[in-house]
Amino acid sequence: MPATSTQLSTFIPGQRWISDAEIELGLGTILQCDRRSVTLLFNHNGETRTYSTSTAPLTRVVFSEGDQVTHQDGWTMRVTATEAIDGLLIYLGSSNEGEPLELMETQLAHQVQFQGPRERLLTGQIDRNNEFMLRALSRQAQTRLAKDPLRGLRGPRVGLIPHQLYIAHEVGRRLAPRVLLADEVGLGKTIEAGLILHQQLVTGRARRALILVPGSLCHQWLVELLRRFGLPVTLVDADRAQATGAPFADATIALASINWLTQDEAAMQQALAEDWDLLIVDEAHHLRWSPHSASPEYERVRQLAEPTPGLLLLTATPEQSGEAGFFAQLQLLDPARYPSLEGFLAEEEGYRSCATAIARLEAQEPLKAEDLTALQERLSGDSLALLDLLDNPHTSDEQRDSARQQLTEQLLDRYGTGRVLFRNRRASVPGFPERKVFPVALDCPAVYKEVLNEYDEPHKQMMASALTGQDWPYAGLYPERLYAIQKREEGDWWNFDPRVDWLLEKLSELNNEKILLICAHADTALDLVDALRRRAGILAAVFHEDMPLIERDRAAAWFADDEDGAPLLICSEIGSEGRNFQFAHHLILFDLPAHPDLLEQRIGRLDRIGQTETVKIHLPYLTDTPQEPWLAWCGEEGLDQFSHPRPVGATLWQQYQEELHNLLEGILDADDFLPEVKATRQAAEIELEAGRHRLLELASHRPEVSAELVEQLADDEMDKELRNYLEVALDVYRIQNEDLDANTWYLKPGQESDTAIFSDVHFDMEEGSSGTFLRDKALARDDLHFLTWEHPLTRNCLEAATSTVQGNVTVALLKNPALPAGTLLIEVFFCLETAQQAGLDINRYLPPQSLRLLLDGQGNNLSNKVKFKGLSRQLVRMKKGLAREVVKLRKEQLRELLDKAENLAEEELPSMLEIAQQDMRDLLDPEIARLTALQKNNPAVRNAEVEQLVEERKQLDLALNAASLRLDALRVIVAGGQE
Ligand SMILES: Nc1ncnc2c1ncn2[C@@H]1O[C@H](COP(=O)(O)OP(=O)(O)OP(=O)(O)O)[C@@H](O)[C@H]1O
Repeated sequence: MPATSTQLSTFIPGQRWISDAEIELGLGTILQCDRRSVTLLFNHNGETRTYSTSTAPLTRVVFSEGDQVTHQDGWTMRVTATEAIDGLLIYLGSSNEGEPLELMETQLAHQVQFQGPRERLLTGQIDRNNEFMLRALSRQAQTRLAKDPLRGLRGPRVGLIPHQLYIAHEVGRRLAPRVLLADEVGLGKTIEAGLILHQQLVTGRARRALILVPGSLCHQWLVELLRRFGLPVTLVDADRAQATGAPFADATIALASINWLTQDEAAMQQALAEDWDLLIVDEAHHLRWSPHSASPEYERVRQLAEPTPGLLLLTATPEQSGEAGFFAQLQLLDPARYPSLEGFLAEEEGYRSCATAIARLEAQEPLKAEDLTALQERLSGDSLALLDLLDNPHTSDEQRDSARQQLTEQLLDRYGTGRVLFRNRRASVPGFPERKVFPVALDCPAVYKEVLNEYDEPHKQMMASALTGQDWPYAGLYPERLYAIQKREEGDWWNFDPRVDWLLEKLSELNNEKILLICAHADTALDLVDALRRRAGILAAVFHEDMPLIERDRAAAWFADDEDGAPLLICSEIGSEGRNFQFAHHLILFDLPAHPDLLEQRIGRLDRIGQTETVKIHLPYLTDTPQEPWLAWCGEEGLDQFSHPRPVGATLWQQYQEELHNLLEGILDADDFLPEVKATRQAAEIELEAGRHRLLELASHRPEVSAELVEQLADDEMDKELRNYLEVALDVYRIQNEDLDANTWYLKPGQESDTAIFSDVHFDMEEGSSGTFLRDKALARDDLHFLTWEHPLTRNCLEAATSTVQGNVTVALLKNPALPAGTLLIEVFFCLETAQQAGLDINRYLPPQSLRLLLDGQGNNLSNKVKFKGLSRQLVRMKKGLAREVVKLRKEQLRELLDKAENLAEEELPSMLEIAQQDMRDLLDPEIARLTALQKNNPAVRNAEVEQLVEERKQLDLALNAASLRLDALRVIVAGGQE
């Protein structure tokens, strides 16, 4: 609201003034005054203030012709003239309908607030120069960051690993990404998901996310999200649900156990009642599905995934439950693209020919006749046109290159699983250490032989499966469980099982090295802990599914502790999922799991990113028991799983069910069977290489793209700007800052500090905390914050500096002898804004943009000649009293200059709008084109879906067209004179 002020030397009851020190009080009315003091009532909140007349920080409010004023009853009028009676003003004007009106200043609405820089300047509200600096730097940074193509990738405390960055960059920029992250075990799916989530949040594409993980991984996820990504995560569990009626309601990022949501209907309903932008589900192979039935977990995720725009499913073993399970995961992600299992299976058949053609396109080789036929059969519309272009001899090299690239991308997206599935394999990620297996054959005790024979009886096999959780003959892999319920004179199984004697020897041989032991059953794990304690006084940490979460985390932490930690952690199968134990180099497999993917999960605990040594796998087994042929099937003669992950393992396991049964029963001899397994595995691997895997590999990582990402992220140019920025911010918010070394700062809030900027920052408010600008140092030192433009502290400063009026007006002195004293300049910042519309997420398409203008006293535009930084260096502060005096004296000139600046800004507006519209189209148009193309292949893509996007684009076009520039901050600069 435009208003001006005059400093009158006398106060008269009824006059309207504002408090310079407490602008938020609004318009005050003078109640009484005498020679010494003046008292005002601020009707806005009913408070009164009494000041000394000589030092009262008050400014008289006087409206001028053209200003709009509001009566306390709510009506408004535009001022055409002003009269004064006994020192009180009467505003004359007219209503919108032209009816003449009068308004006494005593009747002015008290809510009037002076927020805009123009009004604040003209009413003498002047901020400190460094507050203005912070605001201006923040606006500039916001504009720059909004355009940064690597936004959201800079802040996380992660090593720059190319395949992860590729996926994160590819997926994180999408609107509502729906993908399956299926890198092989330990390649960093959690990190990829974190990077995608971080990008989505930082860019405003997502505001809230729900993360569902197996209960045993809740803590690990919580720690990773906090430590690496600094994200505001809330662990939502039964305790929280009990304490609050709506446990998910305030959570920006809610982390919950999928087991809990599956068992607790009320919790599920509470999760469903919230609006999530992104759903992340870890270990998605647990979502079992078959054409006839779906597991409760699958159903839960389906219900949550349907209304949620984004979905990330994480699994290292997407095919653990066969083709149908794999298809079910894809269908959760993109029901339109994957409407039926039959269609999907038929499509799989075509991968091979398609993959060969794509490989040729990638290698820039000419397509062969059979490639053309294969592609022509599948392609339509724009893809076919691209193919024709390639085939046309008149096409230029440049056109050919671009057509080749587009065609590859479209093929991967529309005709393969490329757009929804990312799967990197160890084979293509350098730096993994070797694995070495050390099988140790041990004689089977007679008592075990008796037990195994006993349970081989058909009527006892049900019992065997109840004891081991495995059907016969797989149950025979775990004789200690079959024995354990029997009361025999030999006593506890661990008294005579030779694996335990071997274990005791091994422990003493490895003397304090960290060792992870995995066995199939919780009871075996517990018995082993007992055995080691009783037989040798060894204390081991234990980890199994029946322990409360907190105890599991404690056990894992005790094992991880370098100094006083346990050298041995004994885990049941559950311990082999998702956990990070790569600091250990020895893995003891006390038994073998029945499924190849579980074996890979076990080895993957140590064989993951960060493992620095060869992984040693120790494997004691009992001869003449089912363990012997099972080891042979897993080992070199069969699947050869110990040396490398084997993606075809699950398929072969399915295919050879009958033979495996006979092998374990001793009906089939390993030597007769395993050569065939080996040959089939090798053939299947070649097939996969050429078919889906080839396609996947192409779509999951493009090294030339990731190399560039790594290079850009390692560039420290942005850091320098950041240091300058943070110095100003810490000064404004009164945070102490000490250099510990060239790249490490120690920050400590003081009594006067604005602590709001520490919200969501894990900061020691008492002792202070330190941070570094170096990624490597931050990776090595968990105690240091990683200071980046995306650190929550920086983000809070950016937000705080631009969301209040603080710093939107200042007056500064220019120390430049070349300019005559009294020369006036005005520097203004405008922001591009448009009205919010229900249902349109306009902020997503109109990121912050600001316009800076610098005018001299005559209104000449110097913006391009004199830059913000150079000018700022020559400025010093001007005392407030003097600054007000300057404003008062030069008021008319300032008004004119501001009008002029607004006119200039108007001229710039069209080109700014054009850029905003282009950015919006760049985001939406490919999405529309993709859906339209998919629709041609697949009638399940609904027309309404495409139409909705087209309509949204139209509405956004209109809304962006209506955007305008708002004056956000101004600095009056006066040359010469002394401070
Ligand atoms: N870019 C990175 N920087 C630092 N550490 C990383 C990075 N990527 C992965 N790691 C570490 O490597 C380990 C494996 O990563 P993560 O847990 O994300 O793998 P995963 O693929 O989810 O494993 P799993 O298949 O077992 O669930 C973790 O300890 C993780 O912290």
